[in-house]
Amino acid sequence: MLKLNVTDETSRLRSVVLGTAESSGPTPQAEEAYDPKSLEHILAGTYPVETDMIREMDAFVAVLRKYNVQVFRPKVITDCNQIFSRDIAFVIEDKLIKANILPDREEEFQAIKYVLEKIKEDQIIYPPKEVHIEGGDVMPWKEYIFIGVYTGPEYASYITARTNNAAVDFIKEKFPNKIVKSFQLRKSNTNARENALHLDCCFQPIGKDMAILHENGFLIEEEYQWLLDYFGKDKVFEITKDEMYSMMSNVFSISPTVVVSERNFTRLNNWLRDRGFTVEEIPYAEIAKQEGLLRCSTLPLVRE
Ligand SMILES: NC(=[NH2+])NCCC[C@H](N)C(=O)O
Repeated sequence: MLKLNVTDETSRLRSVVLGTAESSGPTPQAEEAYDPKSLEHILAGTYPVETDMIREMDAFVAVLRKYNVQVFRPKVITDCNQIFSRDIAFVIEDKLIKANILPDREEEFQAIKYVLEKIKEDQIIYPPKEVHIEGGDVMPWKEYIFIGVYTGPEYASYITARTNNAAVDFIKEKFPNKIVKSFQLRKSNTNARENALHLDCCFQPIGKDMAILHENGFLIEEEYQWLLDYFGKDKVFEITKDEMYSMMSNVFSISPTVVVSERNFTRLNNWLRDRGFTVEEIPYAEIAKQEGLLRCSTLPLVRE
């Protein structure tokens, strides 16, 4: 049995689900895209091909194995994009919460059923259907749970809005011992530079007390300011619009001192090394074309 435990974003990783690019299907039609960056690449004829994405994910597996992390992969569903495991479920403390994901992505959850068999039934939570929530919007961080949300009246018209207010209430109710803090995110169906698809597309804690942050991803200035004050300006790596677009906040922590990052993130990787981090650089720029990166591809089960 798996002893689920996740209370932050950076404690030493022991067990994780990593998505797969195997049989991710042909290039979607423009109307099938569910994020603006994929749409852009579909229209430009530069949508990533499966062999390149498999190669990138193989590099990720190799790093995880080097650190003796137990890695589960989803069962391959034919012609189904299963790269972003983060969004189909997530772990807080010793509970796994099934996400209520975009209907276009619903079948992805079936593929990790075999992992769920290793978890006690009473540790798996299935939120009611009015709760919309994806793991990319949820971050346990010590006494807090940070949640990215969109609550505007046009919620339904945004395919990029994935987590609603009902989700915030639901998580508060399930984790009464935690402080749940929500952040309104900027959404655009058509412009990836103006779209924080999930909270992890504009923010992520790293190390013991640092963070990567992009101001324009937040709709409400005070909410962004709260994060800046909480971590402190000297502990925050601020990224630009183009850096958000390249998914720079979406690196992945194996421990408080080891970060897996994209090899082209020179400015970030140097900043991290200057602060004593070991940076495991891998190629992930093809997968980045789908508006997701390293954190998005993982579903941590056990961090000690
Ligand atoms: N946790 C994340 N940021 N996941 C990114 C998912 C990207 C994927 N194209 C989608 O729109 O669903």
